[in-house]
Amino acid sequence: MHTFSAPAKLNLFLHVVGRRQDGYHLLQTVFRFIDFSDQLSFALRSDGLIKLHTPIVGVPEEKDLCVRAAKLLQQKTATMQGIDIFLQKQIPMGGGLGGGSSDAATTLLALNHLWKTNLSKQQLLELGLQLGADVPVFIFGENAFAEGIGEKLTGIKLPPAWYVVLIPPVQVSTAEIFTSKELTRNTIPIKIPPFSVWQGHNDLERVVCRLYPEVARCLEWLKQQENTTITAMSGSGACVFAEFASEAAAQAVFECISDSMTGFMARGLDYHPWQQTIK
Ligand SMILES: C[C@](O)(CO)[C@H](O)COP(=O)(O)OP(=O)(O)OC[C@H]1O[C@@H](n2ccc(N)nc2=O)[C@H](O)[C@@H]1O
Ligand SMILES: Nc1ncnc2c1ncn2[C@@H]1O[C@H](COP(=O)(O)OP(=O)(O)OP(=O)(O)O)[C@@H](O)[C@H]1O
Repeated sequence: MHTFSAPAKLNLFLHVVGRRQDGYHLLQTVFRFIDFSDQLSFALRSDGLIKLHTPIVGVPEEKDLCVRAAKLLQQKTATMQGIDIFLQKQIPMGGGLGGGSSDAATTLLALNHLWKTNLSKQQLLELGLQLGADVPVFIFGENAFAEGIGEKLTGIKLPPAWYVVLIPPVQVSTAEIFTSKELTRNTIPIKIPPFSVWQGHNDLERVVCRLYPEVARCLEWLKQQENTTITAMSGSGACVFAEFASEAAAQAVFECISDSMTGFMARGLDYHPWQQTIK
């Protein structure tokens, strides 16, 4: 059995700067990886079958992003090999932390290695984008400034940081938020780095907070805490986070979370844990 991690991401800011003809939105965002992950284990099979042994309640096997990623790679490379997949979920679903996208990316990277199918990083990036706008950054492997629909990636160096992430008890559908009439889509584009990640905002936040008061409540609570460098929603929510320059400052706030809130503390990473293996 071969085990690999699939880390979560935070969007330190997320500006909606336009909309494409096909309805997809043009964004500017900064992705940061954090040390909070799902775990994926794989065992090779020679009969060509792709089997997920740990289905997620409410997600049919053929819709699971790990299974879709494995099938896409199998099709693209015409390999006769199959795989047993065991997914241990930790990243909340519909949380804006990119859990499903990261699982898909780790599956593509891991199977390209285990099946020895030898696709290039560029080919994997293209396959990833077919599965979702958030998948490419996890293959790219570095914290990144992203444009387009999230696929035009520029590596970015970020200072050390710790995060308190709150998980409101709701799942947000990304499509629902992007199609909202109330969403503003005209933030003025910023120039590519250098810029300050602390001056950004998340354009989806207002729409989500209006539809889901639980998200608004968690965000309000974070905004009242001391020593934060950013407080924002990640992606299309529901998770909200506060950034701190020291572990001690994050810990102090984490210890104040009341019983009515769920959350976790995480360290910001510089690279995807797989960076060494991604060529
Ligand atoms: C909000 C973010 O998480 C920020 O990183 C991503 O933009 C969302 O990425 P994702 O979950 O991988 O999104 P996808 O699975 O590709 O798309 C889900 C839905 O969101 C909408 N969508 C997504 C990305 C984007 N740039 N514009 C969009 O309008 C699409 O209409 C689609 O119906
Ligand atoms: N392996 C998977 N893990 C999580 N969700 C999956 C997976 N496969 C399919 N899905 C579906 O994808 C939906 C979005 O899940 P995900 O956890 O990626 O949301 P998210 O963090 O809000 O995504 P993003 O930040 O990319 O918008 C889920 O509600 C579920 O129906």
